[in-house]
Amino acid sequence: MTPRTALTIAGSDSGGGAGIQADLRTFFANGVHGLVALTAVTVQNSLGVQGFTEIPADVVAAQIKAVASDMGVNAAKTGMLATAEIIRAVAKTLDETSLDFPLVVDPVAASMTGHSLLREDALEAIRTELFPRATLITPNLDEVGLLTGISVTDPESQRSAAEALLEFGSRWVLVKGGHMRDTAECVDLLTDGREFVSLSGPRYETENTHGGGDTLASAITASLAKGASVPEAVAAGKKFIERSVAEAYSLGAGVGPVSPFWVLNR
Ligand SMILES: Nc1ncnc2c1ncn2[C@@H]1O[C@H](COP(=O)(O)OP(=O)(O)OP(=O)(O)O)[C@@H](O)[C@H]1O
Ligand SMILES: Cc1ncc(CO)c(N)n1
Repeated sequence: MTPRTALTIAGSDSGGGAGIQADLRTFFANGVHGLVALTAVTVQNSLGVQGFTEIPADVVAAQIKAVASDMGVNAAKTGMLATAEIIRAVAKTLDETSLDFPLVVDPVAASMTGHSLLREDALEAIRTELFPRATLITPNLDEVGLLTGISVTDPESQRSAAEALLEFGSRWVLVKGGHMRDTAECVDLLTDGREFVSLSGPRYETENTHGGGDTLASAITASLAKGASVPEAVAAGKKFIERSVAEAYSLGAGVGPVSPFWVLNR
C-alpha cells in the first residue's frame, strides 16, 4: 500500500540528530513517506554548529514543485530556512502549488547550543510570510521571546504568549515548554484562541535532547498527513517525543540526539 507523504523543508544536520535527518527518521517511524526540500547544509556535531551554506532559493522552490506536482503532499513542515530569500521563495511556491495540505511551521532560529541557523532579518520573514499560511506554529521559549518579547516563566505568561502569537495569523499555536527547566513536568500549550489544551508529561533527566523540537514537529506533521485533527496530531506528537527523549542516547562529547528507535521494539 502506498503510504501517506509528508514534506520537510529544512536543513541537513551532519550529526544526524536534528534537521531533515530527524524529520525523515520520525516520518519513517510514523509510517509516512518523507519528501525533502533541502534549504541548507550545516556543519555540526554534538558540540554545536560550526557553520552552514544555504541552497539557492530557486533550487529550494524547484524541489518543492518537483515532489508536489508528481508525488502529492499530504502535509508539510518547515524547519531551518536559513535566509529571508528562501522563506519568500517557499511562501510563493506553497501558494503556487495551490495544494490544500496542512503546514506546520517550526520557526527554527538557533540550535540549542545557541548558534544561529538564520541570517539576520529572516525570523521576521518567517513571521510575515509563513505564519499566516500555517496550520500550526511550534516555537520554543527562546523563539517566543524573539517573536513577541514575552518571557515565559509560568502558565499565565505561556498563555499570554500563545495569544500574542495567534495575532500573527496561524490557525493554531503550540508554545513548547521544554526550556522551563525548573518545572517537574514539561508542559506544552496548544490553542486556536478558542480551545486551550495543556499537554503535560514527565520531564526526563537527560542532557541529550538534540533534535527534540524537529522530532516533535515532524511527528505532528506525520499524524496530520494521516488525517488527524490538529489537537489529535499534537497529542500523538507529544507522546512520540516523550518516548524519544526517554530513550535519547549519548553520542559525541556534547548533546546527544533524542531517539525514535523505540518504535522498532514496540
Ligand atoms: N527533558 C525533557 N523530558 C521530556 N520532554 C521534554 C524534555 N525536554 C523537552 N521536552 C519536550 O520536547 C519537545 C520539544 O521541546 P523544546 O521546548 O525543548 O523544543 P526545542 O527547543 O525546539 O527543541 P530542541 O532545540 O531541543 O530541538 C516538547 O514537547 C517538550 O515538552
Ligand atoms: C539543520 C538543523 N535544523 C534544526 C536544528 C535545531 O534543532 C539544528 N540543530 N540543525
